[in-house]
Amino acid sequence: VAKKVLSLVFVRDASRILLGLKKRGFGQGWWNGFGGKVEPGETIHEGALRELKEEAGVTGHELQEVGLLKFEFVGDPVLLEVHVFSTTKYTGQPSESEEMKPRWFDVDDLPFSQMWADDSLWFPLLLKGSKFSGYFLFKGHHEILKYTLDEVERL
Ligand SMILES: CN1CCN(c2cc(NC3CC3)nc(N)n2)CC1
Repeated sequence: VAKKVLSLVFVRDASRILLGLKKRGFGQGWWNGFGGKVEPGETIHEGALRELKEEAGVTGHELQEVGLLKFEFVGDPVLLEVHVFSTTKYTGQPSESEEMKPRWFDVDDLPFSQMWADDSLWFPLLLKGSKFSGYFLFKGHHEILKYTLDEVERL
């Protein structure tokens, strides 16, 4: 089973969270944090900062790693390992990129029907500041066959 290491960054500002509408590729048409593949020669943290800057035009500061999510798809040998980061400190104005159209959402009014199906399961842990670790087995892009999700002391 091959493993792809990916980053996913959320920027918080009081009761709001910055999401981006994916304009192409994997997850197109859905809202998500910012992130992507971690390139050879960069740490996961560096990759997270790079993707945030490329996709949303903001520079993150003091990113905390808050989650580790592993995903498999029935019939697909690739395991996705998504490292979730959160920060309240950033510079720059969110701006649209080729990949993402950023928008602030109130944390009480999230577009879960237009987000990956796993998000509604772990977002409550993200929003309350817990550290979490989960595994999700998907069938296609909409159906979760099984999952585990735990709050953890340390990642
Ligand atoms: C660049 N990456 C792609 C993967 N990704 C995912 C994946 C995901 N579920 C997995 C079934 C696909 N759920 C969220 N929220 N993000 C983060 C961004």
